[in-house]
Amino acid sequence: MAEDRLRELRNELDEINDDLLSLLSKRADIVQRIGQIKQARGMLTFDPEREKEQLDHLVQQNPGPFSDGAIRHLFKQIFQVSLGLQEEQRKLLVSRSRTTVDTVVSVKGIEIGGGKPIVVAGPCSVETPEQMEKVGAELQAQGILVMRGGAFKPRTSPYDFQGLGEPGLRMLKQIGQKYGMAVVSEIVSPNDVEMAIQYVDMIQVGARNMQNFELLKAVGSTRVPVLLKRGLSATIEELIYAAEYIASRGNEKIVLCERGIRTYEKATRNTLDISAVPILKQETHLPVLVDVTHSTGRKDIMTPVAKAALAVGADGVMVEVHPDPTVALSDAKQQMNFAEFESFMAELRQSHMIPDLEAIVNRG
Ligand SMILES: O=C(O)C(=O)C[C@]1(C(=O)O)C=C[C@@H](O)C=C1
Repeated sequence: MAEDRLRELRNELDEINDDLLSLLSKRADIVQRIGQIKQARGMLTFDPEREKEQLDHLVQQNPGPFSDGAIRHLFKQIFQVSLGLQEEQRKLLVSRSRTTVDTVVSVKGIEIGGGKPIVVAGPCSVETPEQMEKVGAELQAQGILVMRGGAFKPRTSPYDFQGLGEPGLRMLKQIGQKYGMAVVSEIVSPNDVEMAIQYVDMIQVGARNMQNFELLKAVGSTRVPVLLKRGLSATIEELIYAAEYIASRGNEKIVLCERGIRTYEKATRNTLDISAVPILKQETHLPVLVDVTHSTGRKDIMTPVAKAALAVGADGVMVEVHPDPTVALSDAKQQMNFAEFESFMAELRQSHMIPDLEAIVNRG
């Protein structure tokens, strides 16, 4: 008899479970629709006031025997998984799920991400007109289309060379114009963005500033291409969210840059996370460069590492070049001299990993 009653009650529970499940699914459907409206309006998903309103109402209606605390706990769980649903469906602007088409970022007419890998090269720091003149001529001879050069240097020690600032950017621009190259330089303060865009064709947000959210918002408010480097200890997800900060301000001209991450390995300056390249290409629609100088810190392995980066789908590589690295004011050990740079370029060309020189020289 008792057995029958137990079975009956359990059957009743099973039916209630089915009803609850169906109601929860119905609720989840509505939650998703609310999520879409919130996303379209740029609203936050989490709404503590709305949750409190519902909890207060439910507690008021609570017929027992569950305690008010138990009801609050149960429904808080429901809100939490509902939030999870809304987050899941929220498609980031930079996310691959938004488009299958790869974004091509045009930097003064030079395309990054169009299937023709590029080499971005230049000195670690802009130092003197003579140094820049020599670099400009060398890069042009090697068919370089985008030149880098630091004017604001975030250095580990405050006593190290901090860069020339605005005069350095001016020098970079002059040399870029003279030798027909677009120029990119790092900016470290949101207050300098307006000034910098008079000189540079692409703003670099460096590794140490990847989560300087005010800087991300400031460059996001411009319409100038941004080269966003992965932070020293940043996950791929954090890099993607940093890019989203820029995109959310209306600037989708973003190029991501893997530059090595900090690990226990001492053989290289940083550990190049080569898998980040295909992952970023898969997770976002943005072009990806690899900074082979900073990731390795070693000239002897720069060529094979650059080949590896291009082989896994990077849209280009970045390298540092200096007329005389032994007297460079920053990163003296890792910058290539001209002879080293020439053999680096020759090897990449011979292995058909970058377009040959004629194709570049005749691009006009
Ligand atoms: O009402 C909303 O704004 C919702 O997004 C729904 C909901 C819920 O599940 O009730 C989900 C998350 C919010 O924190 C608040 C409430």
